[in-house]
Amino acid sequence: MTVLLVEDDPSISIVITAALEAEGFAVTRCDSIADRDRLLANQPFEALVTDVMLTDGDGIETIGRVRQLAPDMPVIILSAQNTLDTAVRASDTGAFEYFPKPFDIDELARTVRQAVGSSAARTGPDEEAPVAGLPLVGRSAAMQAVYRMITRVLRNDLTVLVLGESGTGKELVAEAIHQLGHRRAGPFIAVNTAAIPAELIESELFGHEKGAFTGAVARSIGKFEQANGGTLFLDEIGDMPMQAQTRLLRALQSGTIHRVGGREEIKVDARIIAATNRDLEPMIAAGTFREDLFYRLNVVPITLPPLRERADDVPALARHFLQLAMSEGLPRHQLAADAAELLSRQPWRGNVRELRNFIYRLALLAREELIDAESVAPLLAQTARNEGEAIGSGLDGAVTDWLATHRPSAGNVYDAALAAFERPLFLHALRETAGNQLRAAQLLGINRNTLRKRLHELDIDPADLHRLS
Ligand SMILES: Nc1ncnc2c1ncn2[C@@H]1O[C@H](COP(=O)(O)OP(=O)(O)OP(=O)(O)O)[C@@H](O)[C@H]1O
Repeated sequence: MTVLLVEDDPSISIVITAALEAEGFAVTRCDSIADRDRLLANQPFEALVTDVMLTDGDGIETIGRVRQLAPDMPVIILSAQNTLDTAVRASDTGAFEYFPKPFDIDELARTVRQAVGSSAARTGPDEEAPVAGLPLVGRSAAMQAVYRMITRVLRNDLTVLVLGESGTGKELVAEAIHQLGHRRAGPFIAVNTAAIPAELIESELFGHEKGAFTGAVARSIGKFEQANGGTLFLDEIGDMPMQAQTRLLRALQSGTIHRVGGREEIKVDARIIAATNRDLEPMIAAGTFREDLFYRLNVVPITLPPLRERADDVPALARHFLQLAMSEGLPRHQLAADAAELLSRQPWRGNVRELRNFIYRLALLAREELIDAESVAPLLAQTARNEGEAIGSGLDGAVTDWLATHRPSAGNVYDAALAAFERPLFLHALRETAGNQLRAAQLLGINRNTLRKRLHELDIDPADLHRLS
């Protein structure tokens, strides 16, 4: 079993050779594209393992010559340029596998063995060229895993579920899958389930016929039909009401929809990408999210890590947003190393979105072209103060206002305030669970009997759904 290894870093080359030889391969090494092509022209190899940036060229750009010389030989690409761009370029060459550096040497050896053993080794590049202008920034190990998952879903229509806290880039990932994937010529239709009133969701998604309900003065085409031939992005899927979930499940199972108030069965061909920042599993346990729908959507999960778990990405993201701000007309700035370091230590609870907004503010306010830690610190402090006030003005303010207007009698302040707090909380839980007390108690994380007792004391009737809505 023969492998050609093209790698110009001698220490990496030695380590890989040792690992492959231990797997029983005979390894021929070289360190340039010219030598690679010469060796391939003279002798057959069962696999090629190649670095990307070589002294005399780019291992991916020149892959066409490899294909001419050895059309069926599996190619494994190693790269220190760990961007989504490289991952996608590698996948576009029809590479058997792509390994961002640093990688697990045993995994590489296993993969070479699989590649050689696989009769399914891909035979040529995909006909379409990759698209330029890739949107995702960040080379942390966590983002590498995301890029690899993205490249795996570009040439198929598997349903993708993007998970992650708010502001981690879920919508951007959905857009990237569409823009880079084989449906890129079709439409990308995004629906934010949380932003649409519950009673309008079904009509928004599936459309309606004229007269289907009061106000339906004309036929309307829903997002599913609009996404035909392209991608439908269902954002905040965890906020979808039960009835719409049932209808969505039916559409996914059958590949057809009915408009609201319509009988006609309409075939739809849309790739589905869903996203949520909520933890769906407790919602399934509480009965507020359909388990069968979860399994339908969760075919390929892609989890975006919070920014605080990939602080390495903060400097590159910050510089990227400074560039964007400049392209939108804000003053030009550079980020000094100490400023980048200070930014990397922040918690960024609002993730990339919060960092982006912060950098735009910084671009607007910073006086010097070179932004150093000293000019970042006061703005960070100001932002932290604003956040504190915002939290305070929420519940604190509401409680203070309530006490001022209701003036509960002395000795009863605690019980009266607690009741005032519990009422909207319980109503919310009952609404979420369609009045089911057991599930409402699970959602709240309290004992069912405690909930029942308190509902009785507060004179809330869970069966009275009319009042709850
Ligand atoms: N890796 C990234 N590189 C560049 N920009 C990013 C990245 N991740 C997120 N962003 C930017 O951060 C902002 C928030 O991203 P996005 O809207 O995709 O987050 P989200 O997870 O969908 O948020 P939500 O759950 O609140 O809808 C956008 O302006 C997006 O362009």
